[in-house]
Amino acid sequence: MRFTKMQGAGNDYVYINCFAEQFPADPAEVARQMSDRHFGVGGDGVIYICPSNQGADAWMRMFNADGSESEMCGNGLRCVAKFVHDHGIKTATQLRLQTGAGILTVDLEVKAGKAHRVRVNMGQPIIEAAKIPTLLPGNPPVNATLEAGGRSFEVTSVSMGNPHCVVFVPEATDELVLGIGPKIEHSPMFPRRVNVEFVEVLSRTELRQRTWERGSGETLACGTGASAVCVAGVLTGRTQRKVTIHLLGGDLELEWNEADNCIYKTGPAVEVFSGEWVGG
Ligand SMILES: N[C@H](CCC[C@H](N)C(=O)O)C(=O)O
Repeated sequence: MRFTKMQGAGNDYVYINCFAEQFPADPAEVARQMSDRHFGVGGDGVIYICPSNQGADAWMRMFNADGSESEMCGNGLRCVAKFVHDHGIKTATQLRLQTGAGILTVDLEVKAGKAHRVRVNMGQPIIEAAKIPTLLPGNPPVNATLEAGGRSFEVTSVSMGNPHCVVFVPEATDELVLGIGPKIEHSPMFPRRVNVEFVEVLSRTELRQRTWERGSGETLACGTGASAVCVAGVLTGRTQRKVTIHLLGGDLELEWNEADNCIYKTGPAVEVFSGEWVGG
């Protein structure tokens, strides 16, 4: 099976082109094996680029390193768009891609025939507690108190198709990200588990984010997470609607558009290498 390694702001996935390859019988097991950084290809998960069954240009199916399937992946979607364009599956510079958060529109900036920056309309954030889903108090769950690891945090929860818990902190330390991140991921307040963002506010237009991802652990960036942070910054009165977020692997530009209530996210998408998977 051919695969291509791609990354967006250092959030790296193994991509399988299922227009050419057969979708595996056990996609979760393939994801677990390929994602392993020592025994496999290495990545934050596996993304299958499939023909759409809803009339879109392609369908992104994303599996975390632990084999769990996620509804959405913001950095992955930029890379899927680049792959679909650069490999000639569809050559338009605007694509419609099917995800667990519906069909999303993606605009490609192309240089010398290759996409290098990609802008995604991430759709509208979901802030209704039952739909996120979360059992946190408050609807929307903004500045809610959450107990984790014997400590108390003030958090804001948002779904971008997948669930997020945003924690504003003075400093996003290892102790918080690696120690508290997994505790929040598995908190009973989040029945489908949750992705966790620890965020420092640098100004009303600039933030720094570290992410503990559901099913994959710490990653260098998270696009749906950055979108959730953009929303949480506005809902808690900390930031403007248009912000730059610095992640460990690069920057993402985010805007929560007032007119259509959608989140627009712009960032890089890079193809790194291709190979042939011969089994785990
Ligand atoms: N890194 C991805 C999100 C993966 C989320 C996944 N870990 C989940 O279980 O929802 C992004 O750029 O949006």
